Amino acid sequence: MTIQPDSFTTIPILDYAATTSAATKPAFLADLRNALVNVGFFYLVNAPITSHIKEDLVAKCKALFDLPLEKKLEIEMVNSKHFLGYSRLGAEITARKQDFREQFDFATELPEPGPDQPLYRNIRGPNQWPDEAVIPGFRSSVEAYLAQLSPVAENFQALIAEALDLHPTALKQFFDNPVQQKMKLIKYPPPRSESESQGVGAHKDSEFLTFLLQATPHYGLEVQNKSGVWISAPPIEGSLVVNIGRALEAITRGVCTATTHRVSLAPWNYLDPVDGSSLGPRFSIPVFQGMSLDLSVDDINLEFPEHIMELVGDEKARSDAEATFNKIFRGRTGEGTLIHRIISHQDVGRRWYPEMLARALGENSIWAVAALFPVAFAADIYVSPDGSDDAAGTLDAPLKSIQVAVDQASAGDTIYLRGGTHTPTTNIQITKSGTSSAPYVLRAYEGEAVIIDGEELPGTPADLDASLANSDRGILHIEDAEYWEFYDLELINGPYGVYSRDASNNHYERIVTRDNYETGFQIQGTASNNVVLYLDSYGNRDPRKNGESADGFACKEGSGEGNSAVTIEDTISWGNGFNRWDFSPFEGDGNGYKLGGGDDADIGPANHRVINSIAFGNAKDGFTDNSQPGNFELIRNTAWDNAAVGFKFGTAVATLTDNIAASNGEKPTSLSDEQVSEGNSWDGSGTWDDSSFVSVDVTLVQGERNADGTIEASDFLIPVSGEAIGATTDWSA
Ligand SMILES: O=C(O)CCC(=O)C(=O)O
Ligand SMILES: [Fe+2]
Repeated sequence: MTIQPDSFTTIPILDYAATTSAATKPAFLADLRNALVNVGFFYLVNAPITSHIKEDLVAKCKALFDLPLEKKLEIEMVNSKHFLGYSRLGAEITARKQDFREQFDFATELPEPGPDQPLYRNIRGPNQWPDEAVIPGFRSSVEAYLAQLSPVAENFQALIAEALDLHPTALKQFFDNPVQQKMKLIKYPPPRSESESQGVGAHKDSEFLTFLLQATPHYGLEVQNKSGVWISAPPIEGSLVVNIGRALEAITRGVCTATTHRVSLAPWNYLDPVDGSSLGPRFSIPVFQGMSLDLSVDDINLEFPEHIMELVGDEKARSDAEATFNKIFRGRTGEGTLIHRIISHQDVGRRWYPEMLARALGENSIWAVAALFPVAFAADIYVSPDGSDDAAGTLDAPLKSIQVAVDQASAGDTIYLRGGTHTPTTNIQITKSGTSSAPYVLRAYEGEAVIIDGEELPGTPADLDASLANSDRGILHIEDAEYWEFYDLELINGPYGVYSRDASNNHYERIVTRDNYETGFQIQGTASNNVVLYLDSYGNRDPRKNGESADGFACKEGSGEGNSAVTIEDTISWGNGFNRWDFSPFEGDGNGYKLGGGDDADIGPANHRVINSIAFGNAKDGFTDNSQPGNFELIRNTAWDNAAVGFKFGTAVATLTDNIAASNGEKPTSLSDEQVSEGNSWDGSGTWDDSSFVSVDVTLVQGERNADGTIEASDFLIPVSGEAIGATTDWSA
């Protein structure tokens, strides 16, 4: 085989049988070297895995996914601090987006680590096996497959060393005994809409090597070459796809390439290329080879011969994988792996490692430095109500003005606001963009309570019937700015709290917008991929229109190229639209979630997703499209006790799944014929009212939130019937 140029266009095929004879092994090692250095991927054929063991595993895998949801939930990953068990559809996040796959993680059965062991040792531990009575022989099937794959994988420790002209045992030092093999069983259901096209987002694997069994004939696996072009890696009968993880890249100081890959769920990947019939769900079974969790930079001592080092090009591969994880090998590999798992499985992170999750999402300085792959240092800038704008902006010498910090910051920097009340006199203009791997972050410093009070800003309030200039809208006025992240901020008394115009790819988490003189949180204009999590928006009103048009959360227009899409998850909107201010006449309407509106000329399709959110006690509707076209998706939301309609969709095409509407003043829903409605309270025959819930005590959700932004779990609006529909305050459920 010829050595491939830097940008490979095909994925090499290596024959494992060639390793067993002295005559054929040198050619195998040459091909392996090429694959390791230039591609990062190869197909392995003739690995000694018995076909009935493989077929049995695939059959058991399909049977496991076919179990009823409640059986799968018995072994949900959130129960396991070892990140083992079931993850439902959409539970995993890669490259900051939800993956549309369902999966089970199993691993070499290992005991729970002792209390004196480092925290990261919890990555290993006992499995959650499915009930043997329900799916007999499952565990033995997994173990039989791993028993055959493990020696092949371990043999690659020697083969790789030899391919790089090292001593065959040179890599042995990097492994624990026993090696932890981690197996994922993955199901990618056919996508229901274009928004579900990310099977798994662009990423590099973390471990040593991955051995992937593509268990169905679907196309979809794609590998990114060094020029950034995506190359398809379709299944080849009888093969495993092997790829290099970041840990192997790290210990070989970049000689071996961890290559970015993804699974695309484009509709055509689900069709039989011969007759166009549907292939059903895609299944795949990767096995990841764990390395020692205790490795640190100091352990990387391999000396490569010069001719091997020369193979490594200087030019940087283009990669769409998140750069964040380049930073994970700074401490012990176990620490990096744990952070990676926590970010990928945030429900597990919230339950078992809440502090680490908060820090990891905040991208705090302790993980922000790359040891092996130098990246620019991200700066931290501090702002305090007691600071001074002549100060250096450090923790000890903070700035005073948030705007000065915003102006000084570069992409990738974090602006920390110290606790107390910040009182800007001009609104904070955010008009520059970060990147997906170097976002700007504006956040409260370590659990401190930060209020930004807009009372001194223009337009608080504007006169009756006066208009408010665009640039005066919002304590945070975000315009044409991308890749900003906002955490833990309370915005009060502003001319709007958050006002975003023509801004995409921004992330808002644990934001409170209350008592503003217009809508609390408004996203307007061209906007895609904004995410709003754990928002509390209440008490907002607009005196300049006698209270008519202030909403808790509003998302308007959606003009311009492409669709505007916002994901709203785990939020509550209540009590909007009531005259608490003695406006006379009072013209408040007040919806829970107004998902459209704005100037007719600018209204374009917007594909919003609203998940696990509650609208209650609002003066008008719970959830409404408000004239917005687009493909909406509403999953497990609850509209309870709103004065008008629970769910009102006429212009958008909404797919409503597993929502509840109960005790709303006019009617549960107002849906045009085009709406797709399945598994919702109104799709069944029963009636839903207060008695359908374990509790309707609103005080359960009006207290302080937990540190991670979640509301204290309670029985509020949980169906008495036990059905898994409607929103829950147990956000992990
Ligand atoms: O499903 C596949 O083919 C690939 C899965 C993958 O890349 C992963 O889980 O790391
Ligand atoms: Fe992968």
